[in-house]
Amino acid sequence: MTQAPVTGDVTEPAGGPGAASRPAPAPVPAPTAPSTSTPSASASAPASDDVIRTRGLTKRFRGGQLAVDGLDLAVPRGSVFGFLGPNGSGKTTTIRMLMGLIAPTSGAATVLGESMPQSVATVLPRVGALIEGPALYGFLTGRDNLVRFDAADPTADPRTRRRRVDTALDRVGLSAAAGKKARAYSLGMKQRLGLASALLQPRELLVLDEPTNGLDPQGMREIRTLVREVAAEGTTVFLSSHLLDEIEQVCTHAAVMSRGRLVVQGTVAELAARAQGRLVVRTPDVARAAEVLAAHRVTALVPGEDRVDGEPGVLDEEALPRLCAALVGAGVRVHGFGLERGTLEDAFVALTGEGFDVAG
Ligand SMILES: Nc1ncnc2c1ncn2[C@@H]1O[C@H](COP(=O)(O)OP(=O)(O)OP(=O)(O)O)[C@@H](O)[C@H]1O
Repeated sequence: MTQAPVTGDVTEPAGGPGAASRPAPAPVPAPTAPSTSTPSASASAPASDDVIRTRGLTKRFRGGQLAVDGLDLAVPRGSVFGFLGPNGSGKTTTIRMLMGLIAPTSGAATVLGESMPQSVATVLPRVGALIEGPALYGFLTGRDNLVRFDAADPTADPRTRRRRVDTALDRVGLSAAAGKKARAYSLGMKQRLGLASALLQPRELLVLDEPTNGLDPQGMREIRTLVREVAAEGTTVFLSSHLLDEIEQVCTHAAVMSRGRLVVQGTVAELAARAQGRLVVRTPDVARAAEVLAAHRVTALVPGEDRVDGEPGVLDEEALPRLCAALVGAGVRVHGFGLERGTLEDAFVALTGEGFDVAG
């Protein structure tokens, strides 16, 4: 029988076979504090508490495809950082460079304060990673896959292995299915098992590439809860997603990619605030309200059954009360009046002029 992983990318990383498509077994003990070694010159910046930092990070594949183009990323320690972008926008390529799986064409990256890919051997033991699906052995049970991962980690005490494995299985909701062969697992179960392997040890950084891919809505909720828990324990989480609502629900910070370039990064609240909210008027007098709003330069009006909404343009402090008074003055029965907060999707569309067109 061929003992080959049933899923996952087994590309040889710079740090040795299998070093980053799974939570890297540690060749050296995991330090408890971030390294203070100097980042490479081009990635160097004033000492910062960024767990990931890139400067002009670029990847052009041999066929000429520019997958990542001059990326400057800063992931603050303690954040749950969402790396957001439609399919093909360069997220996985960036993560593969960060984890030392592929070398950049130009630019530089530091992870936990150390240059990648040069420091892959010292950095990866401090990182739990789940990239492009977990590399699992189909002929082993879920539990035995985890035992194997744990046994490959020289820092993991064999006497406490069973407890670590059971805790990890429990955290991802796989205790009941732990005795099944991994090849009988659904995609979602494989994804959970991969996450469990990334959670065997506490890590400073957890890197998850599309962690909810293949999960049903309940499974997605569970993984998001888990991500919040891990973050609350002090681990910085960097997760890629093409799901805007996922990022809004779990992330404190986000970066938005489009066609290999960084569109914007910041806290999720800041990003959503860049999206202008829509003015919403609830009224039975929809047609009249729309006329008044149009006369006051509210654009993109969308009339509904008992509401009309539109883009209010630049608002000064007095604009909203003035608009409301104008509606009332025109005999519109105003049952509700206010600005609805913009979403990340609005921000993305406003920033790129593109729809966030992704497969769900
Ligand atoms: N090994 C490769 N050789 C050539 N082109 C590649 C390679 N890997 C990725 N690309 C291309 O680089 C671009 C970015 O791909 P990447 O997988 O990084 O995007 P992504 O945002 O992760 O998308 P997805 O969510 O679909 O995985 C795409 O156009 C892709 O086709």
